[in-house]
Amino acid sequence: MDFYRDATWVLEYMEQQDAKGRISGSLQTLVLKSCKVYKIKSNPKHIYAVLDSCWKYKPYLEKVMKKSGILDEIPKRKGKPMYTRLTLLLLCHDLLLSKAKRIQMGKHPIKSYVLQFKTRLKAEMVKLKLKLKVRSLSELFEQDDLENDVTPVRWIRINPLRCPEHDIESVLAELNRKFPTRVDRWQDIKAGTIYYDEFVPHLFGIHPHDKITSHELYKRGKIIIQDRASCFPATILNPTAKDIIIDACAAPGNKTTHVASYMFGGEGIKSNARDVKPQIFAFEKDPERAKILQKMVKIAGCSQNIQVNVGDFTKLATPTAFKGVTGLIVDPSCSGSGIFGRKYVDSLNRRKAQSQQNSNNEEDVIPDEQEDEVEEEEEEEIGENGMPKHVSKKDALERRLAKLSSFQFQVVKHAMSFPQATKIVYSTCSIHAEENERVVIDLLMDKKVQEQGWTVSKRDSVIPTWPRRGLVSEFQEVFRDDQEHCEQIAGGCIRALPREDGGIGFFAVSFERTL
Ligand SMILES: C[S@@+](CC[C@H](N)C(=O)[O-])C[C@H]1O[C@@H](n2cnc3c(N)ncnc32)[C@H](O)[C@@H]1O
Repeated sequence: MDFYRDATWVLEYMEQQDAKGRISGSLQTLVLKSCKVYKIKSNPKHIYAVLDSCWKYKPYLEKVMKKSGILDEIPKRKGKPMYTRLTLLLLCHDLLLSKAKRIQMGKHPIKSYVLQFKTRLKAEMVKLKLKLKVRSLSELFEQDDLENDVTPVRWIRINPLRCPEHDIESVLAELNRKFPTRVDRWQDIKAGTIYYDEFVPHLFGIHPHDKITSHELYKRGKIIIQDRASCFPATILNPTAKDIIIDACAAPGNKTTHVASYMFGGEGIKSNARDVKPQIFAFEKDPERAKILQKMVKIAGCSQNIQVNVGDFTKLATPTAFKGVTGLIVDPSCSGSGIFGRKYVDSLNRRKAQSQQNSNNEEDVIPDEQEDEVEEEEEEEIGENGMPKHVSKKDALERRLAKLSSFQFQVVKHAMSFPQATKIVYSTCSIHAEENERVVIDLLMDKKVQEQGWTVSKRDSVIPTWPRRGLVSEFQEVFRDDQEHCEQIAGGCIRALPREDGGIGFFAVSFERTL
């Protein structure tokens, strides 16, 4: 019963967040967060596994439950129903939709109550499936995933740090054996074909249905799944083995290990020599995510080059403690609005969870691209009558973006305080100008930033052939009379639209200065 009680709390929290329009990102993140909020004792992974399915089928389960009458006859104690709607939903889910089709609990009055309705519930479920013309409810989602929600391309990059002598040719040859047909445009990718990306070196697109996570190349860290746009920051930073780099907000570490591949992936560079000192300092505030980062760094073969620091970058990373830093990657928490479809993110997480289950060796698993954890304070606004005030979804979004952009500004501004740094790449997977161009504007208008000499890089050093750039209109709002200047700043920014540009929605900008 403890498990169902815990899962009910989390489900309640999810309903509250949904009502505020906040379930736009990963369900996994939300579940883990609420497990922390409620100090839940049950295994969060187990809770996530059940709620992932329960949430998906909730509208259907609710119909079935309503028709079965299970909610109308709940026994009462002192005039109050003894069982909550959500606990009953969880039990019905397990009875009707779990693999074992049984309620995982010993003898308990709530279990007996649900079992009284077993025949009616099952009959209503059959009727619903007939009405929807499916044999299993999962068919509804497969179709939906295919049409709307799945990434159009699975992007994979070769990790030179795990290639013999850092020579990528052998890995490329293996990829070509698996995907014998090369296509010229990512839009033409079909199962079994491969696309060589023109913007990021050693990056390839394959069909999302082509299984790659079971392949040895993936298991050995020779290829890493990473969305194309998410590869832009390291490509723009383009560091060499002489640089000292900070990744300010690093977990799960896709960009960190990508930076390492630029710095230490060249043939002839010995990243495994004994006297190697870390030249990449990765910061991650969340200890759980820092563990994933640590694991990712290990799998990618760059533990010796990367020092993981657990804590707040703006406090821990002082220019005196980290001397000689030449460049920074700043990819802080954001709204995640460029990540299309919760189902896409969750399907990645599910795949990760599955491969973890299938593997006895934790080191085998490379975590996927992860959805951002959004920093939010849970504050309920109280109205004059002492009741929580209703806040519209639009207002709630505006407030959330205001909070996020102020945090993002602070993180980049702190990054700009490193005296030897000459290049900083700031990025988000948000489509909102508030978190993107407007953060750039605020930084450019900041007196200290101006004194430090930071400007937006010119387009020719920011993947110039990528066609979609920053929104000129945003810069025009501020620098009205200087059209050339607006276009120049927008040119130093990159935007990627979700799905339309072959992956997640993304924004990146490069700042630089000469010392
Ligand atoms: C967008 S994710 C980073 C993704 C990562 N760059 C990648 O490509 O794999 C943002 C991360 O920043 C972390 N974070 C947020 N605020 C931070 C801070 N002040 N200092 C360090 N890490 C922070 C979050 O916990 C989260 O893991």
